[in-house]
Amino acid sequence: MEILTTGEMEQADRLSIAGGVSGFALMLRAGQAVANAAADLAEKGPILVVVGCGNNGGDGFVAATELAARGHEVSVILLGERDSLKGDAALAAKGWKAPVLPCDLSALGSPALIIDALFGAGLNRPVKGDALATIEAIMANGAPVLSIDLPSGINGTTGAVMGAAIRATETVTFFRKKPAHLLLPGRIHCGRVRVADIGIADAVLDEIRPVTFENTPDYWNGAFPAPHIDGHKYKRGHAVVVSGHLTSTGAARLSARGALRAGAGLVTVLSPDDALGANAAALTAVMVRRMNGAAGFAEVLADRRLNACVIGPGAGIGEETRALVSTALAAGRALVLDADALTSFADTPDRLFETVRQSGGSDIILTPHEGEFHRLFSEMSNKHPFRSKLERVRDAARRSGCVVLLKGADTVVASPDGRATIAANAPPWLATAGSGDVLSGIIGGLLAQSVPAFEAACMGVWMHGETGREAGPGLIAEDLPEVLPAVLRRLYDRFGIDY
Ligand SMILES: NC(=O)C1=CN([C@@H]2O[C@H](COP(=O)(O)OP(=O)(O)OC[C@H]3O[C@@H](n4cnc5c(N)ncnc54)[C@H](O)[C@@H]3O)[C@@H](O)[C@H]2O)[C@@H](O)CC1
Ligand SMILES: [K+]
Repeated sequence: MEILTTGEMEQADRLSIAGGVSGFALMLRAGQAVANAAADLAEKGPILVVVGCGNNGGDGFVAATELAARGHEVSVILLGERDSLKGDAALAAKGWKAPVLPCDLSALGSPALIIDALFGAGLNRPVKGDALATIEAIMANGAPVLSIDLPSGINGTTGAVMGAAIRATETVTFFRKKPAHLLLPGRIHCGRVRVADIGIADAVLDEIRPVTFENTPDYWNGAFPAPHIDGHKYKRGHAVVVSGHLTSTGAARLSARGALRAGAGLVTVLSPDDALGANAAALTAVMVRRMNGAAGFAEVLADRRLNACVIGPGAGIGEETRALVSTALAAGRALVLDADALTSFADTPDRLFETVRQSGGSDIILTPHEGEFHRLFSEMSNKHPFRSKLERVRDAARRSGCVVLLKGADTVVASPDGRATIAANAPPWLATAGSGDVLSGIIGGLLAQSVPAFEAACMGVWMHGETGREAGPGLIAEDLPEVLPAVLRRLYDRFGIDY
């Protein structure tokens, strides 16, 4: 599904209105959707609707009117002056025939549900004063909260908390999700997210041309590498994973196993001499081959069948790793650069980006966590608090000429062409030692099967998140490749792939 920034959502509203659906009709449907969600959350008991002066408040008035008509006990308090309501919001307020109570925070009572209609997409500055006190009072009340469009205080486009923000039980948004429903901390404040149809036609998207998507199978199913019934393993590619020296070989093996489980036809761990025995003793289906330094790597890559490389897990930081990266780039291979391969360029990120540019390669993926991202893209790191993760990663992709995947509970993948996805399926226990190594391997395995880099990165992130769910709490990285078949089985079923 597409994700719309608040600016794009405004455009969707405008295009709908231009197409003949009035703004008030949209507001009526929005308010009704909120009333439906409220009735699910509070079958009985008083409902308190806290409204602000914009159209978010207008949605709140419609919901209040609708809920009262259905027999619920509803009261409305307004933060601001009734006279300041304008346009559709003023019209919506007219429908509410009972009194509008002043915003007395000491008298919120014990409602069964609070509907938060203070601010939505129009929040444009940090909350202070009365607004801040109202958000704090709602939170202190302890009743479940249903937020309209966005939890008040959350910036819809960045997901940032603007001073203070509601923590909702559920959020009802309209037409499409906004970045804040998926990016942290916004996602945590939203609770469950419900997307309501308010009569905006999907056709408006042809004009808006969104470039941000939720990372789900529906987004990348067209690129999913289902094996052909008449295929054989050599048609499913050959991924190579570069091993570190004797004391750090496990990461490459984890990665290699991820690549094999993800469906690469063949996977080889390329091992320096000192680690050959350790790797050979620990590998079975994954092959092992001697490879020493950049010259040795170039010899290995003379075989064009070895079509995808993973460099970084346990590789070691320094010139040796930098030379291996340059070799893979010069050889024009689809490439995942992770962990030490990224940190090796911490002092000279431009050297990496320049080598990428010279290689002309388009299937190159960088998979940093926030620390590694900072080392390569210091001007785009999260030390700059006003930039969203989405925009930071998008800028990094443009800057590097690579697909950039910034890990986290809200992993963002961005392509140099501007497309980006946000994932929301990773469980917290996925953040464990070696988990990232498996991710790089899964992506390498998909690249080996000729999945384009952006889709491979998105697919890998989603599969990794699902394997985390499948394995459950207590998982260790070794579990991830082992439960991938169950995740793939479900994907096959979902896509109707049958043999
Ligand atoms: N036709 C449309 O545009 C539709 C809009 N809808 C609703 O309208 C909302 C957007 O409405 P608006 O653009 O009127 O914006 P909001 O209602 O989100 O808020 C705007 C108001 O809040 C004030 N404000 C912003 N930041 C503040 C702060 N930090 N402290 C105090 N006051 C602050 C603004 O000055 C303005 O008065 C959406 O979130 C959605 O709920 C829906 O009714 C669907 C249709
Ligand atoms: K709200």
